[in-house]
Amino acid sequence: MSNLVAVAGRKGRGAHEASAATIDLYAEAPLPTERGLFRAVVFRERRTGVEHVAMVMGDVAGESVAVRVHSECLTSEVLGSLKCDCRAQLDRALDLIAARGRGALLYLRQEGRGIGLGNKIRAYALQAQGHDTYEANRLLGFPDDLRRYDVAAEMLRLLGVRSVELITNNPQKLSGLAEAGVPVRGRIQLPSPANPFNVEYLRVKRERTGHLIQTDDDGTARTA
Ligand SMILES: Nc1nc2c(ncn2[C@@H]2O[C@H](COP(=O)(O)OP(=O)(O)OP(=O)(O)O)[C@@H](O)[C@H]2O)c(=O)[nH]1
Ligand SMILES: [Zn+2]
Repeated sequence: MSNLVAVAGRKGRGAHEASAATIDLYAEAPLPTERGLFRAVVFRERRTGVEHVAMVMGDVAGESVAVRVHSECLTSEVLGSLKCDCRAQLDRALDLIAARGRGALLYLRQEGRGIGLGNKIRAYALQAQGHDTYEANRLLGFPDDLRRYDVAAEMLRLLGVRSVELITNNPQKLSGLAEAGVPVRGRIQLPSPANPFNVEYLRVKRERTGHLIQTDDDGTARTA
């Protein structure tokens, strides 16, 4: 039995010891990547069958682990869309974990902040008519953000992670994860590269939801 599965066997800590499991550790394997050797660990939601994957490097069963909780964005990460900053954030987070030699990226299948791919494209259609990213969600009958962080918290517990340094600019992720029972020891800033197609999206994130995106003097997101 591998270390990870052994760790999974001792899940359940503190306030969450009694909470019923909603995901299972389904499969894991070494995954050589352009950044070095990771382990891909797949978790499956019991109720829906949705699969999430953790990309793990080094020994993460411990404290102050660099963790990225990343939401799927097919349009940016696979298709090269310039309307958001997701692929750059995914790349930079994996770079950072590889540079440290220890950490985990949780790739959560909650496309479009939880509304799904088709609805995100419907939202993009409304954005093409002049609505911002959050107005478009509301016109479709969705809240700004449908994401929950309890699955991420459960994945971290199953991996043996006891506390995290969270790689994010999103204050709601910091509080969401803490509320789900994960001790957050710190935050690691991510660059949000601006381009002509996402500059408005980045501005709205900063102003509406308080994203901690670093800006240049003229107010645009830093391209570092
Ligand atoms: N509904 C909707 N979802 C979007 C839109 N643009 C990007 N997304 C989704 O938003 C998610 C990324 O969320 P963001 O709010 O950009 O960033 P974040 O991950 O919460 O914050 P960071 O941790 O700082 O990156 C992905 O699931 C994208 O598919 C949009 O215009 N509408
Ligand atoms: Zn995106």
